[in-house]
Amino acid sequence: MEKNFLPIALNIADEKILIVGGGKSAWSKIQILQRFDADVEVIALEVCDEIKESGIPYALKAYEEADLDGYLMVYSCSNNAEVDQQIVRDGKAAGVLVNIHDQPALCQFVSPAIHQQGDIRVAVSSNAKDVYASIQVRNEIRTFLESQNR
Ligand SMILES: C[C@@]1(CC(=O)O)c2cc3[nH]c(cc4nc(cc5[nH]c(cc(n2)[C@H]1CCC(=O)O)[C@@](C)(CC(=O)O)[C@@H]5CCC(=O)O)C(CC(=O)O)=C4CCC(=O)O)c(CCC(=O)O)c3CC(=O)O
Ligand SMILES: NC(=O)C1=CN([C@@H]2O[C@H](COP(=O)(O)OP(=O)(O)OC[C@H]3O[C@@H](n4cnc5c(N)ncnc54)[C@H](O)[C@@H]3O)[C@@H](O)[C@H]2O)C=CC1
Repeated sequence: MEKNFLPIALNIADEKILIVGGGKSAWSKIQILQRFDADVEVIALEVCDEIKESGIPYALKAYEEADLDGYLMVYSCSNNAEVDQQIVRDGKAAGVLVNIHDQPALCQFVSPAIHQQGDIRVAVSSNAKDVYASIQVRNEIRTFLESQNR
């Protein structure tokens, strides 16, 4: 069935977020999550230097189902179709929200383009159809809000 993404604002205080994968995609995701003080942990066979130096906890291991225990959500940046599919299945079984990097067809949620000014948070999504449009609209809204001194 065609995907239909509901934009919501999700509380992440006192919640843990898991990233599977430690490459550049994982690092991009982590940098966005850090802007919201997210409690992030990484599991990967290997991690890039940026993650090593970031102070974020990471475990060097192959993903397995039990790794989802205790997490609100998981982002898979494994770049591996089998791992991604297993995470989709395990997430559904465990009630953990799943995002597979840049694969909207497999995602339970997708990441919008965000602008934050204090407690004002703007999130633009294209229903995962056109991320470039999301980024452009977000940038236009940012320019507008900045011109309003909000
Ligand atoms: C489904 C989703 C992913 C998800 O949620 O997992 C998705 C999917 C895809 N992205 C692609 C490409 C790129 N995405 C970015 C950047 C961002 N992508 C983000 C979100 C989303 N992208 C979700 C949908 C959101 C919506 O509803 O609109 C942002 C907003 C937020 C975030 O990533 O957290 C973040 C901006 C962060 C910021 O500016 O703040 C860049 C630029 C860059 O990396 O610098 C490139 C080009 C370089 C590259 O190819 O890497 C392609 C290939 C498209 C093609 O080639 O045609 C797909 C696949 C597809 O569209 O099918
Ligand atoms: N903004 C940018 O510049 C971006 C660039 N890229 C490029 O795209 C390419 C791919 O990068 P990535 O998507 O990060 O993929 P990647 O292949 O670099 O990283 C995949 C990660 O998943 C881990 N992994 C794989 N199987 C696993 C398993 N079974 N269990 C646990 N961990 C497992 C690996 O150890 C690795 O850390 C790179 O060339 C990168 O430079 C990607 C995203 C953003």
